[in-house]
Amino acid sequence: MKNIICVNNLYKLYRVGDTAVRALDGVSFTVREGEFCAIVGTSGSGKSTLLNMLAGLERPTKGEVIINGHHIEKMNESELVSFRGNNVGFIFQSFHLLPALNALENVALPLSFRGEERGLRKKKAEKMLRMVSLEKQKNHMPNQMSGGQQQRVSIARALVSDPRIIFADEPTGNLDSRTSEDVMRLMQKIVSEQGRTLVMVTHDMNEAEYADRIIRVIDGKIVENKEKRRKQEI
Ligand SMILES: Nc1ncnc2c1ncn2[C@@H]1O[C@H](COP(=O)(O)OP(=O)(O)OP(=O)(O)O)[C@@H](O)[C@H]1O
Repeated sequence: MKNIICVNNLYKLYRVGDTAVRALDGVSFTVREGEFCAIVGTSGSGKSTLLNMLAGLERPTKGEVIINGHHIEKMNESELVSFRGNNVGFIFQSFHLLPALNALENVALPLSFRGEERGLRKKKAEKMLRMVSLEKQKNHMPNQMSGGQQQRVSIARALVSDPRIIFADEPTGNLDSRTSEDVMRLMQKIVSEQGRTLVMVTHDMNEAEYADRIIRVIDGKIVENKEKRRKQEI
């Protein structure tokens, strides 16, 4: 499999008063297409900063982020918006569902931004909700669903535009351990069955174990980059 993400010598310095914080201190790694990669580290280690650089949400101080052959760090804002819209899906710790929309409408939302026709939007969103086993809840509002169900809706939303890459930031941070396990297995299944690339940030080593590759970050540096031979079949 080819490398879909290449990070070369990445630095991010924040200036706070007179001091400089090295949030990323010379990070290099690659992720292969179809790989589930976990970035693991304690609070303040630089995980979110790294994910923000990968997604082009923040600019690096120095270094390169190349995704699918495109230099993210060189793109302007409108190029980034269109690149993300066409290639990337996001899953967040706090779900980020719109409270006034039901499950189906939330999942279909990214397709509206792309100007897809209403009937097609509904069909695709229904298919995604079936994939996460929530077809019966399609008319439920976010506050009528459990945390695990809301996170499954947000996973369906991340996948509806058929992105090659998914970025997940502490996706189980607001879930109990049983529900977290279900969500992790679902993410594992999406990667193995659909060949998508998933980069997940977590502070939880147990969750990182679901990944094919574990990158451990301390103080903005990679201290371990471990590839597992093959994930467990589900
Ligand atoms: N906007 C900012 N301005 C100044 N310093 C920042 C900024 N954002 C992050 N930092 C610093 O950079 C370092 C890395 O932060 P980052 O949020 O990437 O860590 P993290 O591993 O994601 O932590 P957490 O798990 O708590 O979210 C920390 O020392 C943090 O204080």
